Amino acid sequence: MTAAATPDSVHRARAAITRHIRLVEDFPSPGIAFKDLTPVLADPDGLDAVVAALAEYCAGADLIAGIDARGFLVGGAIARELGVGVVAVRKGGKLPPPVIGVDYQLEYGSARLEVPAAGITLRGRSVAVVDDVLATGGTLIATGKLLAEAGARVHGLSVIMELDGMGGREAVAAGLGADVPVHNLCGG
Ligand SMILES: O=P(O)(O)OC[C@H]1O[C@H](OP(=O)(O)OP(=O)(O)O)[C@H](O)[C@@H]1O
Ligand SMILES: Nc1ncnc2[nH]cnc12
Repeated sequence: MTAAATPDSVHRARAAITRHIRLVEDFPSPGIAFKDLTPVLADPDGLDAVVAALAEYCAGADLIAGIDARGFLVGGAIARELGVGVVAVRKGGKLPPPVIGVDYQLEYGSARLEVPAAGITLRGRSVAVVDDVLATGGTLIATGKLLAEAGARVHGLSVIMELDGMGGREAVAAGLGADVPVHNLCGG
């Protein structure tokens, strides 16, 4: 954890995460220990605790960007909490054209992310990015690059869980700059 959220809100979110997280070995491929946070969000108190704590990190942004797919679950709720809008950062091929896209690597493969290049004004916006997990950092770096290409400023990058020992935080600092705040609610 790096800033802003109060100890109480983080403590409450961590208790919910510890209680409801599901660890799945060898998913989506052999050797990967998958941290399934969806049971945390399926619990009403867990969702409330996680959204409240992440919203503190996102305060001051004028748009929330939720990353496909679990970032969507918290992104809309955080935006509603803060009285701002939400945009979906989608996997390749899902958004209508025109789009801005980037290919990237993650812990278990490669993928493509896209943001809209029309219909939603990103230029000049201060955008807070949210997702469930930071692992290698590839997803957050790709998202930050997309937003920069679209003319937006990244207010911060916030995740529920930052996986230990994967170098994600360092990769994000190298890829996007050490001045971009990276927040988590817990390690794992
Ligand atoms: O830090 P990284 O190594 O980039 O990994 C983190 C990303 O991996 C997972 O999503 P995934 O790409 O598996 O997408 P999914 O929503 O389709 O499961 C997770 O939800 C993050 O978005
Ligand atoms: N081990 C993991 N668990 C959940 N999401 C992930 N994204 C990348 N690696 C992950």
